[in-house]
Amino acid sequence: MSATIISGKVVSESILHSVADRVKARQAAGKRAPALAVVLVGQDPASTIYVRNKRLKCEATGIRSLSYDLPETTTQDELMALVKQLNEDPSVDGILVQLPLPKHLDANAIIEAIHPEKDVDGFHPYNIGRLVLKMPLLRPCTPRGVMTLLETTGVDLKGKHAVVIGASNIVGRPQALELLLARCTVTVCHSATYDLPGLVRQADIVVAGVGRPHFVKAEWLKPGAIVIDVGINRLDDGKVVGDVDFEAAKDVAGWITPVPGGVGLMTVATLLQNTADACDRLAP
Ligand SMILES: Nc1nc2c(c(=O)[nH]1)N[C@@H](CN(C=O)c1ccc(C(=O)N[C@@H](CCC(=O)O)C(=O)O)cc1)CN2
Repeated sequence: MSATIISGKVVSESILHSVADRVKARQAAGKRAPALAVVLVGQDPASTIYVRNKRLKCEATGIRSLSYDLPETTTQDELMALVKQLNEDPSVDGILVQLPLPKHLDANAIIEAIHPEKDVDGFHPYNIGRLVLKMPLLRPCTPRGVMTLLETTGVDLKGKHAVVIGASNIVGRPQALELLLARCTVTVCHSATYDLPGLVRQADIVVAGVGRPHFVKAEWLKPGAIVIDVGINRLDDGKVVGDVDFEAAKDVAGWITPVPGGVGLMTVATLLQNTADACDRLAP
């Protein structure tokens, strides 16, 4: 058996086209384009690439991008003051603070300071709480992007057993909530979980977000399972690989996402979708 590859490239491009169409439709109706403020503190190499990509995609879809590149030495008060200024600026629809922040900054306090209606990352406790309560507003980008990829398989998710590996605030926890909302039966695994292979073997859907290269083995998978790889691991030779042993897993899974070219591209496209959604609410 060889799995169907779920292409993040194809799906993310179609999302970007629909965002561009929405921006054009707004402008044709005499409304302003959505605006996204992207804040980068320091010069972490991976973050710098992700932020550049987010800004390029804004340009490609007609979203106005506001860039704030702050030095590594930025203080908590300075960053808080910028967030406050952006919260109060009616021409800004979305605020994104790239993570991770330098160690001396309190990321949770910064996220909590962002106005929930401008929190296009969907990380604010208000937005996570709405997801818990089955009334999502702005949804975290990676998990929302994963749900879009799952939709493309055409598989009815209702009643399926989904196993999420990793319980981070950005991926695992909100992913579990999204899958629950889609009426899956959800198991969340983490570093204290017993018999991970045994649990993964029961899964119709596996979402791996642990940050360990080739961690999920082909022999753990139920034949025909949908395997979504959220991991992005850079090896010493510079190659980027996921959390799943893709080469072996593709002969067991029914569907599988590649890395690169999978979920990462969806994270960026979904961010722009969230920005367009925020703008429609804030400047209808
Ligand atoms: N404020 C945020 N910070 C971070 C988020 C986030 O959603 N919001 N997520 C990650 C990083 N991230 C976006 O910011 C991100 C990661 C990966 C990709 C991507 O396109 N990956 C490529 C491969 C990239 C490579 O070769 O290095 C792929 O999968 O094809 C986009 C965005 C942490 N921080």
